[in-house]
Amino acid sequence: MTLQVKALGRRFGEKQVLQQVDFSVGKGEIVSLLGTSGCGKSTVLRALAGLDSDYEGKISIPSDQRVGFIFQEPRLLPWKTVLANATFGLKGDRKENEEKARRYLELVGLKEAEKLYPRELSGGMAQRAAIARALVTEPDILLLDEPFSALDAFTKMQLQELLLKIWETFGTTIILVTHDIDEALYLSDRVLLLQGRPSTLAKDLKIALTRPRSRGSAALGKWKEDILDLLEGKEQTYDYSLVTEIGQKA
Ligand SMILES: Nc1ncnc2c1ncn2[C@@H]1O[C@H](COP(=O)(O)OP(=O)(O)OP(=O)(O)O)[C@@H](O)[C@H]1O
Repeated sequence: MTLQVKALGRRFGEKQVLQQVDFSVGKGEIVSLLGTSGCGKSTVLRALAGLDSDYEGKISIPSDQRVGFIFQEPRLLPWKTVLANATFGLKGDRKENEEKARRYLELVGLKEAEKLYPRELSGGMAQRAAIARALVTEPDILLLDEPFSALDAFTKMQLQELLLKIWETFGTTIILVTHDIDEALYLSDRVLLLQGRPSTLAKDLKIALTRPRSRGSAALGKWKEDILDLLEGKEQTYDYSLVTEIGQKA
C-alpha cells in the first residue's frame, strides 16, 4: 500500500467539511476523487500533499515515496523560461539539472519550447510545462488538482493521454481531483465518490475496464449516468455496496 488515509476530517471554523474519510491507494494505481463542487476534494488533496496539516485523522505515506503536485493553473514563474521553470528549485549541478529537465520537456512535447517565456505559451503548453516541472523531481506519487479543467476539450484529451503515458512509463501512483466524470472514468482504476455535508467517502468504484479505453463506449456512458444519479442522490434501481466493480457490465 502506497498511501493510507484513516478517519480524515477537516473543519474550517464552525464548518466541518470532511468527516471520517478512509481510503488507501496501491502503488501504481490511478485514483480519482470525484464529487460536487465544494465537497472537499481539494481539501483531501492538500492534506495528502502536506500543504495543510490542520486535519484530524491520519495520513500515511512511506518516507521513500516522493510526492509531486500539479495545480489547476500552471503557476509558472513569468520571468523565467520554460527550461528555467522546469529546473527551478532543484539542487545540484545546473547543467545536469537542465539535461534532466530537457528529457522531461521532450516527454511532454515541449522540446522546442525551452527558451520560451510563459506569456508565449498556450494554456495547454503552460500546463505541459507544469507537468514537466513536477516530473523533474521524479515523484512516485503525483497529486493533481483539476489539472485540465481550464483547457479546451481537445487539449484536455491530449493531456489525459500524456498522463497515461507518464503512468505507463514510470508506474507513477496518481491521485486526481476532478469534477469531470468522463475524465475520471477514462483514466482511473478507481473512482472515489465524496458525498454529504460534511463529506464522507460514499463510494469506492473499481473501474475494471482494460486500457486503452474507448471514450465513447456504451459501458462508460452507462456508468456515467449511474454516477450522475449517485451525485444527485437519486434513488438507485441497483444495489451499490461501498466497493463496486465497474466493468462487469461492460
Ligand atoms: N482555507 C479555507 N478556509 C475556509 N474554508 C475553506 C478553506 N478551504 C476550503 N474551504 C471550504 O471547504 C469546502 C471544500 O472546499 P474544497 O476546495 O476542498 O472543495 P472542492 O470539492 O475541491 O470544490 P471544487 O470542486 O469547487 O474545487 C468549501 O466549502 C470551502 O469553502
